[in-house]
Amino acid sequence: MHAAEQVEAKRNAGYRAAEEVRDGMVVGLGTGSTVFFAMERLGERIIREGLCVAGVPTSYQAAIRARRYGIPLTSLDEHPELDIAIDGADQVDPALRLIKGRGAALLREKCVCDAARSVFIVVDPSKMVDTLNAPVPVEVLPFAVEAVSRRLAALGADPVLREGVKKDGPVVTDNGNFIIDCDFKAIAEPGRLEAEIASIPGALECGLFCGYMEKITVIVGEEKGCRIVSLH
Ligand SMILES: O=C(CO)[C@H](O)[C@H](O)COP(=O)(O)O
Repeated sequence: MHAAEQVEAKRNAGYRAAEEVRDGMVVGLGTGSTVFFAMERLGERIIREGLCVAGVPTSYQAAIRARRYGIPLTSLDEHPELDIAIDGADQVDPALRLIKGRGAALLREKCVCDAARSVFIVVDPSKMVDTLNAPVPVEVLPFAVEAVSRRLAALGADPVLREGVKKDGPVVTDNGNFIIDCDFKAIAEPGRLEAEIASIPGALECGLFCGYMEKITVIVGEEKGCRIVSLH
């Protein structure tokens, strides 16, 4: 898929997800380029249909975009249960397990995914894989970065501290933490790996999302239209 076709696919997925939002809903707003299109369409619907909604942003980026599109913002504290969340993903497997976190927003994204009654994942076709094999980002407490790196290496990863672009030194997340990218190659048991990473003190969250397949619907945008994948 060429770059222009990929943008169209993302647009189609995002626009389709925005149609799932109903009047009065509180919506988790994920981070990344595909969710932007959902926010754009949601903003249009707010103006056109007088839709009354509120969004819980998963990052500064999501908050800035939502404001630009006129989506009123609220917080997870105000709304610990969300009607719906719309988010992107880096990889999706046939069991609807995900790798997320290219944008370093995985910690808040998992909180929002957990809090939402239904979750719409918007992707282009390149994200659909048979076996998850992308590097898994892990958000790490800076105090424990070396200790956590050793534990991740012991699990078989090749841990790399994520470096900033246009910033010297490590990426600092919106929560003030670091990101370690862990290449495990093909991941045979993603759920087990997620649990093993979660057991490391100082590893605050990882980009494997394996426990949400029941409530996830994946919208795969294509050049023309989209395809819906769900297990329910
Ligand atoms: O997990 C994420 C950010 O932490 C993104 O949702 C994921 O990287 C997909 O982004 P994009 O839609 O730009 O491909």
